[in-house]
Amino acid sequence: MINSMPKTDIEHIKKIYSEADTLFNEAEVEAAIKNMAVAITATLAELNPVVFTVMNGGIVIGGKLLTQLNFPLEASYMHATRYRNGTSGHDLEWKVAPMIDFDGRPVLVVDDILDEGHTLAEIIDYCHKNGATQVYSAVLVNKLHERKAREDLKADFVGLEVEDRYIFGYGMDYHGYWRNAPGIFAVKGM
Ligand SMILES: O=P(O)(O)OC[C@H]1O[C@H](OP(=O)(O)OP(=O)(O)O)[C@H](O)[C@@H]1O
Ligand SMILES: Nc1nc2[nH]cnc2c(=O)[nH]1
Repeated sequence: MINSMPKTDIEHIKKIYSEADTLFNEAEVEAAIKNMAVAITATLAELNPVVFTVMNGGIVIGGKLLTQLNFPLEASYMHATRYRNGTSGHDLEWKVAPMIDFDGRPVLVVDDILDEGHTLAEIIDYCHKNGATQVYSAVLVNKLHERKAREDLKADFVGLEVEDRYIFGYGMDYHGYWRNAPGIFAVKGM
């Protein structure tokens, strides 16, 4: 069993959504993505980057950003997980390493959330070690707290800042569910 809930209680999953607090509605998130795309375009349009979406969480923001990046780039993905569909982080597990050679090219890493930042920090190191000339990062959400993996860890492009709660929607899951939720929601009591 890969998911952390042994037998999924769908009633519980529904209750989590119905009781959640809406932090940002769909229109607010879409506006934030548009702003990210404008800023990314201004920085990367002439650089012929490779854009890697980090699965699974990046699935929504990756797709929504890409069609707004109207310049030459190669798009692909990598798959790394630290939470494994649970709500607390562990060591980073690589499931799929990047499949496009980016040696000598700039890279943009796109993910849903920068929380403690262990995921992004390891991915950035990996890209540098494997020859990226520059590594840029874009996250839909930066979580505000004092527990970042590195003191200076910041994404280059950030859509929204969220309070220190467990959130889901727009790619972010609650026990594997609600990546499809059309907004950014905080789990009641978490
Ligand atoms: O900043 P951190 O504390 O390292 O957490 C951020 C990471 O956590 C989530 O991934 P997760 O490991 O849950 O896998 P997922 O992409 O399959 O949801 C999210 O997509 C980020 O990649
Ligand atoms: N879904 C989700 N994934 C995360 N990964 C790190 N923090 C979070 C969070 O708040 N929500």
